[in-house]
Amino acid sequence: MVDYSVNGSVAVLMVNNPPVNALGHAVRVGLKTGIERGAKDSRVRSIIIIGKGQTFPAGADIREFGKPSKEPWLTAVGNLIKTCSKPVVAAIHGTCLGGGLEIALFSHYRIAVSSARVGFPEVTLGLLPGAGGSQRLSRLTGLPVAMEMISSGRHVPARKAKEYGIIDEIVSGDLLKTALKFAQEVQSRPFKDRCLRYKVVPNADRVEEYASAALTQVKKKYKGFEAPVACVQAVRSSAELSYEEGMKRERDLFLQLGQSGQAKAQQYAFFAERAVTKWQMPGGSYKTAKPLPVRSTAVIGAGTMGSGIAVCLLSAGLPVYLLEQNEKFLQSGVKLIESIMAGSVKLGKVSMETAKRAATLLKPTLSYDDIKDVDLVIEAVFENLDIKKEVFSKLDKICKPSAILCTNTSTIDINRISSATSRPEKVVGTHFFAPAYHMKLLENIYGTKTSPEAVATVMKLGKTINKVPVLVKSCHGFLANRMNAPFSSEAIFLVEEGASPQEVDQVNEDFGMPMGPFKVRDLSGIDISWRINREVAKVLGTSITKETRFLGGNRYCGLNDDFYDKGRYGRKTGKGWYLYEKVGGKTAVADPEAEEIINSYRQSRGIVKRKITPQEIFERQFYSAINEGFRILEEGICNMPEEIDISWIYGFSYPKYRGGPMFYASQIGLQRVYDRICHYHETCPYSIHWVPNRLLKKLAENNVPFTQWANHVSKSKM
Ligand SMILES: CC/C=C\CC(=O)SCCNC(=O)CCNC(=O)[C@H](O)C(C)(C)COP(=O)(O)OP(=O)(O)OC[C@H]1O[C@@H](n2cnc3c(N)ncnc32)[C@H](O)[C@@H]1OP(=O)(O)O
Repeated sequence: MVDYSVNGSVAVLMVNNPPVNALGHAVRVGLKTGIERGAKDSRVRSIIIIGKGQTFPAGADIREFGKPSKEPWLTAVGNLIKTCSKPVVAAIHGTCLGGGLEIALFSHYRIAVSSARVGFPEVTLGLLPGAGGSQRLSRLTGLPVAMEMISSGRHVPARKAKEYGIIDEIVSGDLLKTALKFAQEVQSRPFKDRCLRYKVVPNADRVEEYASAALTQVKKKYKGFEAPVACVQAVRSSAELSYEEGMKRERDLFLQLGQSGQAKAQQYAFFAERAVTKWQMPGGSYKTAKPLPVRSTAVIGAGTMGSGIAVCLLSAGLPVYLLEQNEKFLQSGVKLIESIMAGSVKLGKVSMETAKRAATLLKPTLSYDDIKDVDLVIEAVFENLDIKKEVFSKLDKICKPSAILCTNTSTIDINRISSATSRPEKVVGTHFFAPAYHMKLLENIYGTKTSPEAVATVMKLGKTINKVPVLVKSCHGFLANRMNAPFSSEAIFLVEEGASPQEVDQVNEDFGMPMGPFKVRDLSGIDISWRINREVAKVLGTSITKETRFLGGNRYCGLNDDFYDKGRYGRKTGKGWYLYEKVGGKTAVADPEAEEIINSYRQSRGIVKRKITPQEIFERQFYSAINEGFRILEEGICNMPEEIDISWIYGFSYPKYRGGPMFYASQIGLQRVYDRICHYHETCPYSIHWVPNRLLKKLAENNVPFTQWANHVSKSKM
């Protein structure tokens, strides 16, 4: 795991643990042995630590977390480096992260290639640097930078790291050769004072000021997360305590976080995010299917979604034809794209260069002829089957045979859309979440005839445009919206029965959702849900009236319709479930007029308002969604619970520190979840979503551990 060799007077410790040279037990043993050997080796006057393959160690081996830790610990290896009688040089390329950066900071010198990145991403795993990183980094960079770097987990590019004082030299050419030269040069220099432990923390007397600014920031930016606060506290201790006491403080905080549910959930989410890249479908998988090259694209429809999707493609450097049916709609889409880009530049999310390039890559057009040669088309027109079929029939006639034809439908079965073409194998769903340029989930959907090649292409596209792609099998509503349906229906039913929108939103926000369901409705537009309900009714061959209490055999609540009738569409009209400071305002306050609408709705239907507890609000929304999640698994719409959890984290901003609804269910205990679902099935009889799922029942009865749920998923689609 660590190869020892001697080149002239320099010992080279080459870490060899692909893919990311994680500092697992064997690597730690190898480093310890290597340093001890180098120290004793009479030929050797300096030592290099370097990574083989793509990177310097990118951190501790996360798979070892939660298992009994085996010596030597990282701190012990680091102390050996620090106290070595010969200078140690860390030669960095790739990603020098977490434990990797700890090793580098224990070393006496750090050189790096310009493409390298360094950072302490432990916070993203619910932890903090646990081998003294919080104590050493602040001695190098000062408190504000250390607090920001460690609490954000940001990867810092090598040049910036040099400015911060983390890297001594940026080098070019062959890293090992340059490192050998560097290591020879430092042999004649005194190096004991290079040990960071003896440095003083710059401006330590201003620690209170820095810590309070950092805490205010992290509490706002990472609301609900425990680790960022602990990161600031650990760095703070480097200025307030002696080195030894600071190390102990860091250790205590590390152990505290390590035992928290948040760390467990965040580490689960780390691996879940990687698991979903290993997609499978009938006839193919990530291993067997090759993506087609995507060098040019088109987006059909320049509305909010189409323009947002175009921004994603343009930001990744892809040329985009933006196609609309008339000049007015086209120009409004172009304006929207320009304003999104300008906003992103202002927020520092996109560089000025990227925005300028995007402007040259955008090709607005009214003609289908212009898109005949593009590699990939994304349709983003109105959510109506007839309109979509018309678009796909045109695309089928005009686009080159190899083109991949994608639809941004949020609910419609892909098979119904692809039936309008002569090439259903090229048709695939690419469902973006609003706002498309911001939300990271890309729900890719395959129909019965979609080819693995088409799927491979959109899975790769997702990565290219910096999204998290999750593959699901087509059905009405797919994964995310199918689970969201009971979640959001229950929110309205709860208000119908007696809760206020504020109470429901509060429960959701206390749990960690960034916005409650009524604030979300006001944001997305009450007129939109009104229209969607009418579309659903149309598909079911019925219509919605004031008397409608059931739709498709399911309970229906007309409260949304009453708000619509009063012209209260949400933020866009300055009032909806809440009142806003102005049309398009963002500050939601409770509105007596809204309360009046709700009260008269209840009265007109003879509903006697009852007090509803926060626990009931929580269970009715989340447990109904979880029940649907098991149905989705049972039907083989997705392959594993990780796909559901990642969809919620990146599609609905579900708090990552809770892992996702399925992981959360496993933590509560499936038997309890199942029992509560049975309870609501009895007490809320008119909603199909409360019929207790059989797979959930089976897993609960057999006490099947979370890691084995996937083995019980329907294999019918494989
Ligand atoms: C006392 C405690 C001391 C230290 C604490 C720590 O060091 S905590 C760990 C800190 N490090 C990290 O959090 C880095 C995590 N990894 C990454 O961010 C990315 O993997 C990385 C290094 C930027 C590379 O990204 P890339 O997109 O190239 O690869 P990918 O993420 O798909 O990873 C490839 C496979 O490697 C596995 N993996 C990555 N990092 C670790 C790790 N630290 N431990 C164990 N395994 C790791 C990852 O799961 C992938 O595996 P696969 O089976 O192929 O899905």
